[in-house]
Amino acid sequence: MVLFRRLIHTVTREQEERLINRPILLIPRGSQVFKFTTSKSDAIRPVFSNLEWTIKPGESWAIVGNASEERTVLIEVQTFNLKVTSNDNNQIFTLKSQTRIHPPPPHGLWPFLTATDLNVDPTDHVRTVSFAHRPRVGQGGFYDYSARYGAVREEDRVTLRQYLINACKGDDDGKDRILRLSESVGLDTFLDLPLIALSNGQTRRARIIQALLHQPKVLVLDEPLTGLDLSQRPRLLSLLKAFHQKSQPHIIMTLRVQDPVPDWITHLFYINSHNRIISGLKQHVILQIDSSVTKSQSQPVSTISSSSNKKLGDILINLQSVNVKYHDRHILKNITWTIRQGERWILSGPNGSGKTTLLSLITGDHPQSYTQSPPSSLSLFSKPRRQLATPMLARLIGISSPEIYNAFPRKLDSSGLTVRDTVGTGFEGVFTFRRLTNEQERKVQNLLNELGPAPDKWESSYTTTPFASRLFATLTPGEQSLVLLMRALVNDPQVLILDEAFSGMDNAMSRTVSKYLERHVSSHQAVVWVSHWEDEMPWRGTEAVRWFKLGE
Ligand SMILES: Nc1ncnc2c1ncn2[C@@H]1O[C@H](COP(=O)(O)OP(=O)(O)OP(=O)(O)O)[C@@H](O)[C@H]1O
Repeated sequence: MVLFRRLIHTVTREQEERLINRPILLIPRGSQVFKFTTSKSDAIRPVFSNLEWTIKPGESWAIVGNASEERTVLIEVQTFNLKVTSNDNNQIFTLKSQTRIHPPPPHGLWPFLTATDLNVDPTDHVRTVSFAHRPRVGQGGFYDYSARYGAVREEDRVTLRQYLINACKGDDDGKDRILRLSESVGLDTFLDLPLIALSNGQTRRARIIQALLHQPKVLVLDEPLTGLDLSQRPRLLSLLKAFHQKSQPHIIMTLRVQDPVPDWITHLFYINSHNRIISGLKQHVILQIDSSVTKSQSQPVSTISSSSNKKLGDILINLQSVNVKYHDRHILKNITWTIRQGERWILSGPNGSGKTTLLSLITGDHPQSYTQSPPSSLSLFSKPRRQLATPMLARLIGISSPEIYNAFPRKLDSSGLTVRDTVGTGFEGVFTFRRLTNEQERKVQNLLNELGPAPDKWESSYTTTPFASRLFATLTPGEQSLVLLMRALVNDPQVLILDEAFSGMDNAMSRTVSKYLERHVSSHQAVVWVSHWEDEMPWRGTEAVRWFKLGE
């Protein structure tokens, strides 16, 4: 901070005018981008060997592609290579950097930032909201994701309002701005709830408005639409459009190839599945790229039949008039649902409708799974919750969900879990290393052979370490999702819960997984699929699929 304060200079009108026309972002032609990794061989291989990218004032850019190594690095470049040029001696300051651009851009990565910007902590100029996984305390260790279902602990009591107030740093109009922004994304009625109680989609919206309240000059949003229900997506996009049109802040976002590209986006930076980059005016890029973007955008959600004449399988999960309440908030009301062997369910509903809460009853994580009393009843594998030991339940249910994704430990030191270890934790549904039997080792290897990288399936890049031996924490978000999905599958669970399980995966990966699930999930297993992108469901269009819809 002291360093930056020293650099406050008076800027002449002429200098200001020159600055107005400066690019927002500038990576000159021929730039190489390196990632700092723990592996020496990886550190010397550039992720981009010939990158060029300029964002001019008035342009709005989206980076389109799945959460590949390149896309992750691009986000890191923007966040961490924040360089500020002082107007007299051309000094450039690099803040902490996890990526390196070579040669360094002569005017810094963000040439439009002026010397007067230096009186603010430069990390406030460029903010990133990334949904790779929720930031948390500790050094990549486990945190208890089920805490939100029970009595909220004192340290988790921070309300949404307090969280947002902290971002306003005592501004006079802070309260008004909080109200306006929270209304615009449908969060005004949740302001006094503990932050931890918010649903996945509510949390995502909260993090975006919190970043806007900081009033950065650039806001980088990583997949802002993922996890949002259909009604929330246009609301968020029109809010972002309004900010972008005022250039306060400039917004750069990443989109998955299957996301609709907002009309106000003028330029695309497209990374295809072979890591080829096409960038420029939106309409030019769309013309050039293979049909994958437009095809997946126009795919209709298929009509799904819910009737089946097949013999009914045994009942695995039976909920009768089940309720979940937090004081006066009735989250689930008289829910009746029977899940049988062989069934393929889509569980759907808007953000906050109670999908995660319902699943936590099934997995036995929710304290209210023990307390349903007549006329309500909950039976899991023909037993009431209290008669089923938690480790036994963990062996019967395989689950991949945003909660598991966020909570799974990501240690980078010698205690970190490799891909092989991580898949192996699925036999007991735990988060720590377990020694496996030979039979279990074989099952892990089979899954790695079927779903792991290979040129004919999907490819893993920028490392020479075999996939199975790589640290889980070093994988891209899509690879991490894939490994956690293998973890859910490894014990052939009777109930398989796939909640946003394809998050971050690229097309090739999700195709591989879809095919595998269709072929290998047996008629003795039941599947519950949760996603705001229902057309990704592997069994869609088949007779086996049934819907369970929750309302607002
Ligand atoms: N401890 C709590 N106290 C009060 N309300 C809570 C608590 N925990 C959860 N809620 C509320 O319960 C509702 C359901 O949350 P849940 O996470 O089940 O929704 P969801 O359907 O999974 O949403 P999303 O699509 O966003 O993931 C939300 O409105 C949430 O704010």
